[in-house]
Amino acid sequence: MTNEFPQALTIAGSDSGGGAGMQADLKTIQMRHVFATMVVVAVTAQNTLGVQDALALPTEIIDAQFASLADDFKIRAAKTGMIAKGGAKLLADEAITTVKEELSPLATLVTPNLPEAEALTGLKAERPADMVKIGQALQKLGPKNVLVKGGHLGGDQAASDFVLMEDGTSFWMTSPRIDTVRTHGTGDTISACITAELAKGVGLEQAIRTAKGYVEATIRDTIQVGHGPLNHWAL
Ligand SMILES: Nc1ncnc2c1ncn2[C@@H]1O[C@H](COP(=O)(O)OP(=O)(O)O)[C@@H](O)[C@H]1O
Ligand SMILES: Cc1ncc(COP(=O)(O)O)c(N)n1
Repeated sequence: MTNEFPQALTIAGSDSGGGAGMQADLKTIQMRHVFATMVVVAVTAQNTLGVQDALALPTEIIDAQFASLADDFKIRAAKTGMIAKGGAKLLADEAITTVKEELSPLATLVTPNLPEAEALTGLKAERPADMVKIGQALQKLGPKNVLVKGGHLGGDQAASDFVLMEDGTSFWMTSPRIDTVRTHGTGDTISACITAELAKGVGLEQAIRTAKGYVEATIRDTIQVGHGPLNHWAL
């Protein structure tokens, strides 16, 4: 139905600190004027310093959430993901195989950071050119489009991400590197923004470019809360 208000879904873990995971997704989707629905798969005890504890929810209650949503909503775009930056791995090792073999081939877009991309491809990223090879290797796993996020590539003045599209075309998105440790939730925020834009019917390339601009603003426009969440009000 074309006159339905745009609705999106995030399948995510809860972050008690409110800055990453499901909460970052909800804040971002709301800011893009899209109705957010969510399937909670895990609960984490977390703040902007790190993850202190995590509990995966039983499959039955996860299935029940999907069933409830299917009975009521017209979801146009959905996202998932729960591997944190900085070595705090929120996904069991066996689950990485499932992501690689079963989930990735279903995705319109995958948006790994470099540690995630390395875990999925076995390739190391030391310079920007490596991100091109990693993008190509990821696309062979089956997702249509790939966004390789370069935030973890140190020693440069820029934060550059590489995008490889379904038709084989590619482009870089580069923004000035903001000198801060306050980047908790950036991965969730960029992918939630892309999801929200897709739910509105925006084309994929434009959705990705809008999301890069939004995440940059959320890092730049700091708020004094804890040790540093993003500012999801930034525009
Ligand atoms: N210090 C920074 N300044 C500006 N942009 C950044 C910075 N760190 C990360 N980004 C951007 O934020 C997004 C997420 O980055 P990244 O750190 O690679 O992924 P993740 O948050 O999943 O670990 C990317 O678009 C990246 O370019
Ligand atoms: C529940 C949950 N999900 C995902 C992340 C990833 O965080 P980031 O976007 O900073 O990599 C997180 N820290 N917690």
